[in-house]
Amino acid sequence: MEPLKLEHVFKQYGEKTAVNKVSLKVGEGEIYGLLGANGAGKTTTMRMVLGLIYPDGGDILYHGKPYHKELTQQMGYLPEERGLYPKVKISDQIIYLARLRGMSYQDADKSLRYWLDRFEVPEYYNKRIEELSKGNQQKMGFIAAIVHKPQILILDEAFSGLDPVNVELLKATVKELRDEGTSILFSTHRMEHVEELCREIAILHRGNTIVQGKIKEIKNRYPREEVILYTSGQINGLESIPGVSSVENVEQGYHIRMDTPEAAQKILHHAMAQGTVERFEIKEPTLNQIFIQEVGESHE
Ligand SMILES: Nc1ncnc2c1ncn2[C@@H]1O[C@H](COP(=O)(O)OP(=O)(O)OP(=O)(O)O)[C@@H](O)[C@H]1O
Repeated sequence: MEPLKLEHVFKQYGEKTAVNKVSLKVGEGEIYGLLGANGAGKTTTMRMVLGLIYPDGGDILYHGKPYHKELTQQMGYLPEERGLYPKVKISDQIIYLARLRGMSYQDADKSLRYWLDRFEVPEYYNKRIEELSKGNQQKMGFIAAIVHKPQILILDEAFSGLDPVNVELLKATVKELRDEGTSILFSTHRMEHVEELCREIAILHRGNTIVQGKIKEIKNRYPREEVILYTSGQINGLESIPGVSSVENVEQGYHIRMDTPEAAQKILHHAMAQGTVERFEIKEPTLNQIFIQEVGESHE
């Protein structure tokens, strides 16, 4: 039975529906991507999963059972607004949080030291959050979320504000936790992270699920409308091929947009008749293109 299952989960604030009958499943060792523009309902969904707020309808099941108190020990949360106290020593508060989630002092201390070493910042043990840069504060929040080895991990915009090196560090850790069996619910505005990490996603828009499923299958539902054509010399007349909507000259050749996927074969024949084709690729749509098509350009 899946570690996490949402069935028609519904939440309203006054007249406003924040989450409208969202259903999803996160299996063991899976990362589920929750996408959506600002205000789509991602954080509300995550807070319901964590038991911090109650749904007005639908069910949230953990290994088939409704919410129960012991779940706090099995769940980890990196909130979007970050949750650590600026003036308290990092080790004091992370060990305290780990103990609240059922760890002994010794195990919590050992686990914290392990993660500080892994992130190459053992000296932060005695520092306060306010002494760290924003990105490093975030790393400490991340450690606080995973220090007790949760089975279900909720990451709200985990990589925002991190430099590229730290993004890679946290990404590698997220993958490792997944491979060890953790079920991860992951929200972000960065589509490239979703493409790399998640197998399944839901795109929310004003509380409604507008696209859902395995990324591969979602992409297959959308037409392939872009061709990459690299050639040894110049190709004339690409714009006049029926079905071609635009042609962009790039260093090694052309990026061509099509109105219909059928134009791709015509482009290939046309190019081969004029020169040597070094690369020809019919590109599948990116998640970013799908997101913009479905949600509009209102996201960050
Ligand atoms: N406590 C609350 N009281 C009233 N309305 C709320 C409350 N929390 C959230 N909302 C509303 O519910 C909707 C969903 O908000 P939510 O924070 O879940 O979105 P989100 O997808 O996480 O957005 P973002 O990407 O900006 O973090 C929004 O319209 C928001 O204004």
